Amino acid sequence: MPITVHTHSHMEVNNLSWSTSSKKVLDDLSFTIEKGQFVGILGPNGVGKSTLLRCMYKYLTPDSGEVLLNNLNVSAISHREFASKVAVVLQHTPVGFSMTARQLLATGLINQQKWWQRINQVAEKHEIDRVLSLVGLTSKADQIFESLSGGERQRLLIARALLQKPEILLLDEPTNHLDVGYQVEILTLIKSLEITVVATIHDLNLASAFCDKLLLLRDGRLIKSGTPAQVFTPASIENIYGIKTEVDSHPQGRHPRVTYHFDGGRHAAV
Ligand SMILES: Nc1ncnc2c1ncn2[C@@H]1O[C@H](COP(=O)(O)OP(=O)(O)OP(=O)(O)O)[C@@H](O)[C@H]1O
Repeated sequence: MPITVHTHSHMEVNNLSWSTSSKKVLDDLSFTIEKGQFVGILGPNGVGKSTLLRCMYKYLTPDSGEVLLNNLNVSAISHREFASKVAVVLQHTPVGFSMTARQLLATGLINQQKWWQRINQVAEKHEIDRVLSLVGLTSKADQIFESLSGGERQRLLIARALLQKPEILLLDEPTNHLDVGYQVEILTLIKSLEITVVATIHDLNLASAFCDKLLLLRDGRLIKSGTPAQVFTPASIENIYGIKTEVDSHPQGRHPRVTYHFDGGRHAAV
């Protein structure tokens, strides 16, 4: 059985902008993330998806606008308080020194003790074994993180985030490196937690199947938002990605299915 956390947490982004010295990366974004929603942030490479997540988890401070967690500006929330509600899985998470999978997971257990004091306690060992099993890594428990495959690392980092029992999970391309079996399995697991999830995601069909709401970005601006059925039309996909598609209903009937036309894509000569 997955770890179930009933969430009461929600987020709101109001008029958020962020720039480098030479480029406006995020331009006046506003949207809400309702409690329990699974929200996908989509858009081509370089449009600002990861930067938006960085603002949402307090790594970057917006130039203007605000990010609210449960109606409080995140800049006014201590890192400890924030981490008790929000867990983050990044694309490239630096792991400081050689740790086994089990040791890395122990760093995700939030309480007053140091992870090396917690790791052998029975209840916590049980929790760690449980999440290892959930992400299919039981046999890798004592393997050094750096020696795991890309997909195994990704699953381990998701498992560590789950151990935090967050009310909100922020994920930067969670399916990166995962084979199709694990893409579906991990997203199904995350969805089953019924917590609030915000994920950047490139795969339109996975976004369609798992997300309640999609935010479509282009050049740092929010172009369209809504349910997959509202957002995924051939016109909006061509507008954002410059490719032609067919959009029909998935055979399982609950969400749109996007099929790409292979005519060279947006950089093809016309
Ligand atoms: N600290 C920074 N300094 C300079 N440029 C930056 C910085 N952070 C982000 N950028 C630029 O802002 C743009 C958006 O980057 P971001 O990583 O948010 O894009 P993305 O939509 O997540 O892309 P991808 O789909 O490729 O992961 C890119 O052009 C990136 O080079």
